Amino acid sequence: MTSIDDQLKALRETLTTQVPYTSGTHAVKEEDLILFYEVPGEDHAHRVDLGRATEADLAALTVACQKATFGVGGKDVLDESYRKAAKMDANRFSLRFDVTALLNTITPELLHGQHVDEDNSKVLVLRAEMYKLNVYGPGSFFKAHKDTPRGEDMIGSLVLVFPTAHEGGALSLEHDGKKWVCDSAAEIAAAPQTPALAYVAFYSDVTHAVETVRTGYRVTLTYNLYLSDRHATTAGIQRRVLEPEQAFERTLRALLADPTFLPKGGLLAYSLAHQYPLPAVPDSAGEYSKEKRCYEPLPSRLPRIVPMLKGSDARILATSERVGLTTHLKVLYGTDRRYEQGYDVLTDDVLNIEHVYDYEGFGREQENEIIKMGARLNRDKERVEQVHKKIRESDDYDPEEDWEERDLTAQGFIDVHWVTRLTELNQVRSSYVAYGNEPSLGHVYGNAALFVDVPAAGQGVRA
Ligand SMILES: O=C(O)CCC(=O)C(=O)O
Ligand SMILES: [Fe+2]
Repeated sequence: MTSIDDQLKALRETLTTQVPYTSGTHAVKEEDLILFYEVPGEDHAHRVDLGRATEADLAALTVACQKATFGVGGKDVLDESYRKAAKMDANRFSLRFDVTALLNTITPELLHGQHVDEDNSKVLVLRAEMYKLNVYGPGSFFKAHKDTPRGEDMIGSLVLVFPTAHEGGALSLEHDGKKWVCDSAAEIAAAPQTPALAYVAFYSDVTHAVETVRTGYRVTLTYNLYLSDRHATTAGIQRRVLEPEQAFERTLRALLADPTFLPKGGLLAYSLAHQYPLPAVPDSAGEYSKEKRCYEPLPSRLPRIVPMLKGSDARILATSERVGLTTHLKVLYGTDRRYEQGYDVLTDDVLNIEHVYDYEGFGREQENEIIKMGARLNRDKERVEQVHKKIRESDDYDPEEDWEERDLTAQGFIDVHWVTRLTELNQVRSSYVAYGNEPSLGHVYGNAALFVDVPAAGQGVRA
């Protein structure tokens, strides 16, 4: 019997052991295993079903291949004492198998959770580029090597092993003085569903080798794995800008050209059309700074939502930026309308106002606190942006509610045109304790929305 201490130590050790690869089996459809390939000098494709291939089929495939080389000091070298195998370049064969589901499985393993941020939004993705088909007949092997990185962002390799009958040919991996062996033939034989492929994905710095195939043929497909960000666009893809988006851009440009539109500058505001995982209220108002005797705000978390914008929300952003305007995702807090001075405040994050004490009942105290917090959160700005809402263009415009008579811009307020009406889809709630006659719990609501800076007529892009 091992002691509890020993077992706790064992638990601890398993947590700190890093394994530089991930492997398993992948059930596939029968048609996923059908390989079409070129034979030099012929103008029609050959077909082999790798789920049922005979030795003769695989010998014929081998004949269509070339001898496999390997990279030494930037050159491809043929040396059958180091690598004895046949290969076919990816431009000479085709296969229905789709690697997407497998990539989704190996991504969290290889990226150790760095592929998503705290909001569970994707930030990094693995991209797989099909590289080569390899055929290892009897007596074939590939001695220990590391794969040559093809490009700066290449982080590893993925090897698929097809269910062709063979013995031997295990893939051994070595990293940091530790060794592992993946016997794909045995794994395929033990797979819970058939047909199935075996896969092994490993980092580029892992030394690996294919042991000698004793009988049969071991057929593999290799992929290079690249790290890319979710928004990386592929060279050569030209998205066609559809009519509604073109009309949006034309109208936006026409507005900017009109000197009577927001003459002193201001904001165009859009409610978000989709719901997003907005950050919850921060645990604290920030770090308390003894020197400054106030809370230093935590870094704003709203910018993390920006890459997640979709549909028309993403289009507003893209088009506004294409036109040369700056965009912001902000939380809008409306202060109490019962006050003459009622106005709205924009902040870069969800407010934490739990420490607000309100002795007068709901109203003034929160209003002041929102303005103070907003000012602290909007570090890039001297003052908090106080917004005078004009709802002229939204369909529920109510002239009674409009405070246009007062020239709030002159008081340092910013003019806003709401293009789409604010909804509660992206509303956040901050709670606070209100100490009146009886302590009670109050709430302040904010709404995330998109704001686009419009410079004054004749300035910036409007010059
Ligand atoms: O076919 C295999 O199992 C691995 C092949 C390999 O290591 C390579 O092509 O670099
Ligand atoms: Fe390799």
